[in-house]
Amino acid sequence: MTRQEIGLASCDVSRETIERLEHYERLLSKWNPRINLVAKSTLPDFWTRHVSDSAQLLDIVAPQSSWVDLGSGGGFPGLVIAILCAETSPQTTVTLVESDRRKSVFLQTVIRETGVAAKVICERIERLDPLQVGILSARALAPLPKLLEYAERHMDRRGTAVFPKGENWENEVSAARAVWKFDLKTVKSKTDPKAVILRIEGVERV
Ligand SMILES: C[S@@+](CC[C@H](N)C(=O)[O-])C[C@H]1O[C@@H](n2cnc3c(N)ncnc32)[C@H](O)[C@@H]1O
Repeated sequence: MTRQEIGLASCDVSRETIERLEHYERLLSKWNPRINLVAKSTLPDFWTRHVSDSAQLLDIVAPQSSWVDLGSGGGFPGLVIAILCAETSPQTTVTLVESDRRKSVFLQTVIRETGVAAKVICERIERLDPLQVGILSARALAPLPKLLEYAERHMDRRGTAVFPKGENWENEVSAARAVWKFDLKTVKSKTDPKAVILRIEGVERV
């Protein structure tokens, strides 16, 4: 597996990182029938649908000291980011927020068995004290107006949010503009021609 195959233009990926990702794939396949971490149909496409789709965020935002992934589910994008940052940006602390207990146990198992230094918070986002993070991510969690509510509460004033979004992204941006002011950059997804990554800063209520 080359770094291009993983979808990373800007960092090297060692044998150790590939082995961690391969172990993650094995655990995901083993646990998925019991707790439905990802759609079964996407398991054969683990490297593109999940790893590359997550890894491309690192070409859009440089890791800072804190990265929080909300609604991580089976670990996308947050756990892939944690595995990649373990090698390329070890000063980054990655935190995964997931309210489902069984999914949180899965995430903790992958973290323990791969030896990466990520943290899991098993709690509803709404119940957390403000996290003050530098980078916030969330994939397939909620429509943009709701994500911006989370961003306003949990992101540092100079922080950056990266939200992968599907083909309906323009409608979500319009709905969000009615309630929120924010600086937006859109980047085409490398894994889905209809999808984009929204890179957002400066979130304030209108
Ligand atoms: C559709 S899944 C997406 C999972 C993952 N981000 C992905 O793209 O594969 C949404 C996840 O967010 C979690 N979730 C939903 N609402 C949440 C909340 N308010 N607080 C914490 N986790 C939440 C769910 O338990 C679920 O695992």
